[in-house]
Amino acid sequence: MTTVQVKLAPRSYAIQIGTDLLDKSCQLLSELDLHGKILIISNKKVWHLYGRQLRDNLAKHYSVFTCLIGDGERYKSYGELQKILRFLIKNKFERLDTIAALGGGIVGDLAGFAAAIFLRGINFVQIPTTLLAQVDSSVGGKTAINDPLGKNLIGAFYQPKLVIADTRTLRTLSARELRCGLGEIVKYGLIAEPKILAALAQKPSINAELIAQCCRRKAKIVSADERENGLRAILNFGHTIGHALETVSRYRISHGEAIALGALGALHISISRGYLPVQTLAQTQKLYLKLGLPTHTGQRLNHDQIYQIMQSDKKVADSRLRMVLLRAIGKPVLCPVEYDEVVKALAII
Ligand SMILES: NC(=O)c1ccc[n+]([C@@H]2O[C@H](COP(=O)([O-])OP(=O)(O)OC[C@H]3O[C@@H](n4cnc5c(N)ncnc54)[C@H](O)[C@@H]3O)[C@@H](O)[C@H]2O)c1
Ligand SMILES: O=C(O)C(=O)C[C@@H](O)[C@H](O)[C@H](O)COP(=O)(O)O
Ligand SMILES: [Zn+2]
Repeated sequence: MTTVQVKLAPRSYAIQIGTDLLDKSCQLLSELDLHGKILIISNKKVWHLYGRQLRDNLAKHYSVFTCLIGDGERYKSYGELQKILRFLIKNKFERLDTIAALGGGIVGDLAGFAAAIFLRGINFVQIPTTLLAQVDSSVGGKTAINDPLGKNLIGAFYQPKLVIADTRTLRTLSARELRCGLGEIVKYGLIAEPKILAALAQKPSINAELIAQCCRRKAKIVSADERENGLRAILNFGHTIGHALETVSRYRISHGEAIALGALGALHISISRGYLPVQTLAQTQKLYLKLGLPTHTGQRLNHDQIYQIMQSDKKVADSRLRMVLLRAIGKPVLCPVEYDEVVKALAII
């Protein structure tokens, strides 16, 4: 088992990465001195695969409850949030009780936001079961639900007490879901870890060390800038366009795919400004083709509609749209961008 620490003083926590950790969950939680009730929040698919195993392990020491949410981005919603909060109230959960998110990033974001606001905050544990969740969404404390007007517009920064990333759960992931995780992993490569890009180009293999490498990078950034006052924005590379693509496609384009496409758009703007060599875009597109990531949305895009949606991005400041661009591979920078730059970037995806 590999341990990565997120250093946030009294709110510091560990990311435990390894195989067969679900059966060690009770032991790992006991080190946190959590007691009382635990609510496992998951969805039917994940519950069927891993829920009973986790519940039976936790039942050794805890009173375990379960609440299942719908499967898909449209369930990262006010309605599912209310369902969870009502469950907690009806079952008399208290401040020292715990929510455990068993699933991908959608379960983690929604459950984390419920933990952040119920009784003004109860204990929260992330148990990520997708590659994307293990390398990204379970770490850093960004919790959220979507509004019909845009992605992640409602939420809170709320850190988990522990992350348990059991790599065995990745074995049941579909090829598309594995590719979605690679979308965020390539992001880490472009903003900070060029060696990841070289490794994936040579031999695209997913293993605990690669997951740990991504978690170490995110932990370092979050420890330095938890509430995204500056540095942490680099983790949003590809997301200004990416989130708008998810919204305009009504989530037909998944998050990992949208981020990969958004990254191509950000590379195009970086190249057009003379920050990056022209060949960077073709090199990245070639890597995408090797990894099975999309290089195009596969649909006609309403550029003005996308630009309009981008105006609700959380990096907008003084009404100026801002994107993370690259001055070089591994050298991200947050910049205001202009309409014509965005439209030209959208034209290549
Ligand atoms: N909070 C953050 O920092 C952060 C970071 C990145 C992404 N996100 C959010 O995460 C979401 C995307 O997360 P995701 O890519 O994990 O998608 P997801 O949560 O929708 O999971 C993908 C699919 O895989 C299924 N699944 C989950 N685990 C499985 C397993 N072990 N075996 C088989 N199937 C499994 C799920 O039921 C779902 O159908 C988006 O909403 C995005 O905004 C948040
Ligand atoms: O943790 C961060 O910071 C990130 O930006 C990670 C992203 O991969 C993730 O999709 C995040 O939820 C997007 O942040 P948002 O502030 O644009 O909602
Ligand atoms: Zn993301």
